Amino acid sequence: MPNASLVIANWKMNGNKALAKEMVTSLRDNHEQFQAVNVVVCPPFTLISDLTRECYYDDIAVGAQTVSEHESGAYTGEVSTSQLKEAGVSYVLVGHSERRQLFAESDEQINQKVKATLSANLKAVLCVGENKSQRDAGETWDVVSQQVKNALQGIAPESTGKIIVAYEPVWAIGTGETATPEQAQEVHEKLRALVVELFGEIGNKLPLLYGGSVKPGNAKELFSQKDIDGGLIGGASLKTDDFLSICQAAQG
Ligand SMILES: O=C(CO)COP(=O)(O)O
Repeated sequence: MPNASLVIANWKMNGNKALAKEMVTSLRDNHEQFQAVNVVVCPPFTLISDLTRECYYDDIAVGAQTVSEHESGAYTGEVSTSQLKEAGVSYVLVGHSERRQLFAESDEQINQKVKATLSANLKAVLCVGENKSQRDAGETWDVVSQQVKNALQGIAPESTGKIIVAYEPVWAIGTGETATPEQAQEVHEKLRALVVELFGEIGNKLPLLYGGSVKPGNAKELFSQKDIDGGLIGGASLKTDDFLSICQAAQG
């Protein structure tokens, strides 16, 4: 049985006002089907206010896809944690593989972004994952564990309640090639042990999400794995019906 508690939509650079309205209306109308699941939508910055305006009750939260590590100043194009907070955001994706690859975000920068997010009292969704050649070379756990350790360096256990880790194998993102439930669970089990090692017993409560070609057809099996607490959804979160089905699959 699925026991997932958190489903996050990552719209990436997609969506418009019409989708924001359609998605919120649809989530709201069907909410009793996934009451036990926290749902977060991370639209592009420009749609944040459309979503927060609609999500005036607590059941759907709004997230950002990235944030600046700086608080204010001459950083053209960047957005700070306090600006996100003022806009009604409560979650921030940090270190998504597309940010790492396409925008050259370093481990150090990701660590700073996690710290900035937590100090602003926002929830940080740390994204980690190996690429295809790293998996083929048997380096999956080395890569993933190092990414987690680097990103969470210097974070106090008191902040654990505001951290979520999303395992997103790069080879499964947008490819239709999902990690099998066993492959995902294998990494999640190690992630669970790692966060307990880093933060103590409270690490057992830290939500661990899986992301990478999650669809209505595979969500239930993935969410039934012992250490998979929910999903980070890309492509399927742009289709209202698919995203609803995934939220329902999380509830079981
Ligand atoms: O990158 C992802 C979510 O952050 C996953 O994307 P897809 O669900 O499209 O594979």
